[in-house]
Amino acid sequence: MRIYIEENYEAMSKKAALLVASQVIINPKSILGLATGGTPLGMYNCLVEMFHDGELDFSEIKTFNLDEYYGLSKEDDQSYYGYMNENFFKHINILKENTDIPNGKAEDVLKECEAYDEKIKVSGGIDLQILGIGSNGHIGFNEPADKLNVKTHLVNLSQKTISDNSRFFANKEDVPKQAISVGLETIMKSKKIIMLASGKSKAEAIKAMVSGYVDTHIPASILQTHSDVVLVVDKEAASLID
Ligand SMILES: O=P(O)(O)OC[C@H]1O[C@](O)(CO)[C@@H](O)[C@@H]1O
Repeated sequence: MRIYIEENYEAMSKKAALLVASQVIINPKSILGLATGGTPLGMYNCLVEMFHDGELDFSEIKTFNLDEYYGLSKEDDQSYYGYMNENFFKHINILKENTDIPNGKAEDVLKECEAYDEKIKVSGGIDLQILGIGSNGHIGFNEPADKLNVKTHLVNLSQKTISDNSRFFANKEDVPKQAISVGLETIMKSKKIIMLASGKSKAEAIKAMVSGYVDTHIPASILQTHSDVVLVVDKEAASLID
């Protein structure tokens, strides 16, 4: 695992954007795995700026998002579909039909999950996966547990995640309690992975993630067994790494 420790959130975002940009330039038909949450917002902003400067072309890029809140429709501002459109897709020349996010309103969730895995497989798999990390060590919405799901699945969000994500909602009660998340197979089969983390609240999770042990209660720790992971962190998130 390569680790870049950047001065602050802005530098972390820029570094991550440069890594994504080189992937897009080297292979303009790349399949990108995308993350949501607060952490990648700066990276998306940098990529949008680079697009406006004429440095990037997303017209042949395909994307698959990691997860979606269960019960939220595409039209809901709080959905990850809404997030991606608002913060990234509507600012670049990506084709709508080339972007995929699990359907949070799927009536048959099992079918939706199986179809999502199949679509990723048929596309050839993820070339570059962007990941954030939960303060409890989750990746996607693969929450700490005794057993971790391999496939895309419906997940009950942990109290920690609900509480962490309540900052994005008017009331804690509004935070969805479930989500559809890709499983560890999709993440681990990605050819390259970039993980971003910023701030003190992520320091414990980052320390556990690079500990030398794989622990299902720190799902991100499985990334230690992947051959091409780049960790881009700011100083605060890196503060507990030995
Ligand atoms: O970046 P944040 O908001 O701290 O969230 C951490 C992670 O949890 C998620 O919200 C769940 O997938 C991710 O989008 C993010 O990578």
